[in-house]
Formats: sequence, structure tokens, C-alpha cells
Amino acid sequence: MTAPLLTVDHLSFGFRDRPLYEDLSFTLPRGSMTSLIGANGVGKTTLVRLLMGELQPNAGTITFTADMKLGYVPQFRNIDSEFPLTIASFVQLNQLGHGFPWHTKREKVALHQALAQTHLLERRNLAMGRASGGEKQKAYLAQALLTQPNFLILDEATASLDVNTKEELMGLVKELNETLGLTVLFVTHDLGLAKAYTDQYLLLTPGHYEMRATDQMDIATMPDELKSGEEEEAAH
Ligand SMILES: Nc1ncnc2c1ncn2[C@@H]1O[C@H](COP(=O)(O)OP(=O)(O)OP(=O)(O)O)[C@@H](O)[C@H]1O
Repeated sequence: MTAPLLTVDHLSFGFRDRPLYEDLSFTLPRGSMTSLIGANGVGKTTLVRLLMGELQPNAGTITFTADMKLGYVPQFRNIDSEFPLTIASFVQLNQLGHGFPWHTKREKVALHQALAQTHLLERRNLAMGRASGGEKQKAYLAQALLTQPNFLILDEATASLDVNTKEELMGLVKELNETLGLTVLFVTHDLGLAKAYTDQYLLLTPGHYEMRATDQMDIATMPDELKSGEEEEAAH
């Protein structure tokens, strides 16, 4: 058994008038891909916020290995078609050293690597506003990869994409998982993607949770609101 990158032990959390989890325990083995699934409002985003240290548990612990380095990939939102920055500039937007646009050699190498890893090198000079939904989402992924994380949280990152583009993005994430050994937590409503691309799933339902290998996932017995496989915020 691979040593866990993350251990959540007897976690309880709730907002003042709304308990969300009671005694939640699970691990993310190093190099594993895990789906976090559950209906709207069950507490997926809140769990991510707890993992990121934005919220503190009411009880229990969240422990990462000392070398954990997190990259966070949000769902891309509307980007105006006139948005002028190129994909390359967008990718390095948050991690610029001083003196933009005169990057250090190290920053240039890191950018090249992140663009190559997301298959965006040939598209790097395209304006973000003109990029496809898949390219925009890959640019967000490249932004997260720029700091060379070993743990990636994909927060509904496939939700704005059409079916083929979802598959393409998940194929790419799987490739990064296999080649770089990245540990991945994939927040989604899409059971099909969870089953096809991740090793284990954490299903949150009100007052309960289930952590299993995805080859044991029986979509027919999953909560009805998840079965449609539809995600919020359809294609832009
Ligand atoms: N800061 C807050 N204060 C009080 N209640 C909150 C706060 N943030 C979220 N909640 C409530 O906690 C519950 C869980 O919210 P959360 O956003 O974690 O759900 P979710 O599973 O991510 O939903 P979705 O799939 O719609 O994104 C919801 O009822 C939400 O209204």
C-alpha cells in the first residue's frame, strides 16, 4: 500500500446551523486519483476549503506529508472573447517574478514545461478570448502546474466542457498522474468520468460518506441526482 499524501481522520465540520460531516475518515495514497462526488450543496467545496486550510475542522485532523505541494485548478468561468492576454501570459499571470515581462530563465523554463505538459505549446500565442473551452481549461491546468505541485485539486474543472473535451482533459490529467506521479483529487458530479479516470471515489451524501475503489462503483445504486451525469454550468 502506498503511503498516504493526505490523511483525514475523524473529521467533523458544519456551519453554524448546518452540520456537513460527522466522523469523516479517508486517505489519498500518493500517486492516486480520487473523485469527490456528491449532489449540489452536500459539502464538496467546503471539504476542499478544509483541505486547503481555509476552514478549520470542528473535530478531527487533516494531515499532509511534509513535501505536499498543492496546485488548484478551478472551473474556467466566462472569459470575454475580447480578453487580450495570450495563453502563455495567462498561464504565468499569478506566478510572475518581479520585472514582468522580463522573465528569468527559470521562469521561462517552467512556463515552457507547463505549456508542454498541457499540450498548449503550439497555441501559446493565441489570445485567451479566442481559445476554445478546452484550451481555456488547459490553461488553468497549466497555471497550476507552473509551481510543480505533487497534489492537484481539480474543482469541477470539467463542468464547462462538452463530452469529448471532458474526456480529453481527463486523459491529460491521467497522463500527468502517471508520468509525474501527481496525486489528484477530482471534484465532480460526473459518475462516468469518475469511474473511467480515477482509482477511488469519496461519495458525500447528507450525514454519510462512502470511500471505495471505482471498480466497485455501481452507477445504478448511486443517488438519483447524480445519475444524469450532468454537471452544472453547461458549455460556454
Ligand atoms: N460560508 C458559509 N456559511 C454558511 N453556510 C455555508 C457556507 N459555505 C457553504 N455553506 C453551505 O454549506 C453547504 C455545502 O456547501 P458546498 O458549497 O460545500 O456544497 P457543494 O457540494 O460544493 O455544492 P455544489 O456542488 O453546488 O458546488 C451548502 O448548504 C451551503 O449553502
